[in-house]
Amino acid sequence: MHHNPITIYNLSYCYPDGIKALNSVSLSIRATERVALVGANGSGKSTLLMHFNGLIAPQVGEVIVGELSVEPRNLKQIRNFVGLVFQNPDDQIFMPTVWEDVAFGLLNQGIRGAELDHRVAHALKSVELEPDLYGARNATGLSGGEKKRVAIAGVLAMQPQVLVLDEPSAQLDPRSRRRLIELLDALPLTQLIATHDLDLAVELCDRTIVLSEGQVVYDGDTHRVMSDPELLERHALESPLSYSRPYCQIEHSPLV
Ligand SMILES: Nc1ncnc2c1ncn2[C@@H]1O[C@H](COP(=O)(O)OP(=O)(O)OP(=O)(O)O)[C@@H](O)[C@H]1O
Repeated sequence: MHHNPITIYNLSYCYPDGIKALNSVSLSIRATERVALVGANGSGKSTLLMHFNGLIAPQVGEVIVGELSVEPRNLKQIRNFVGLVFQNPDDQIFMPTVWEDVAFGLLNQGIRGAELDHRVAHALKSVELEPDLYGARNATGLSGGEKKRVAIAGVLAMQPQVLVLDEPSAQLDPRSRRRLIELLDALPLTQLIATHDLDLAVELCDRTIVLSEGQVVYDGDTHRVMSDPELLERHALESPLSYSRPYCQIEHSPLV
């Protein structure tokens, strides 16, 4: 039987202060599918993503990654299966140099020598950071976009089956954002991308899931939801630029 890389059943989550961040979320993502997760501030996106590598333990419901339920005894395998790229690269980059940072997870896995060098170099190249130029640099001195790419390289080096990204285009300049879109587009991995950048969702994802107040209120074709201004408005979202331009009807010239 073929298993979906991500399946969530009736997941609910309440923060200790009583805020219900997720309310009976169910969804399933197929292999190599690229899915956008959108929703207004506070709709529950980050809370949902934190379940994928056990940063949060399910309170009610179940999260299944690969064939494994997210629970303490499976976390090691699950963290090899899902690569999570946080919203803020500063939460992810903590080694002195870029090279050491990308090598960190691999070293934890016991990978050494030529295999280590090869995987670090390959991951850096895949995010367009030349290892010879960037490897020895201090990660704290990089620009926001460069840091983001280092964080992605660290995750890719682990060769996960699923890539989960929280706000990948936040803080990127237009050119870095474009490069990121091209990079994600070229990766033959299952991807779940939480984003406020609906144009990015349109470009990369055939399928979009809309969260609103912790509930899935839409799960389906990206173009359908993006071309439905009322649905977007109801869930505090704005039409992406590629859909919101006023119809500029070409006026028929009276002379023709
Ligand atoms: N550590 C926390 N303690 C208490 N409540 C929290 C905590 N983190 C998030 N929340 C609350 O849970 C709800 C969902 O927040 P979450 O961060 O998952 O939303 P989000 O969709 O990722 O938002 P954003 O788009 O702003 O990143 C919000 O009401 C938020 O205030």
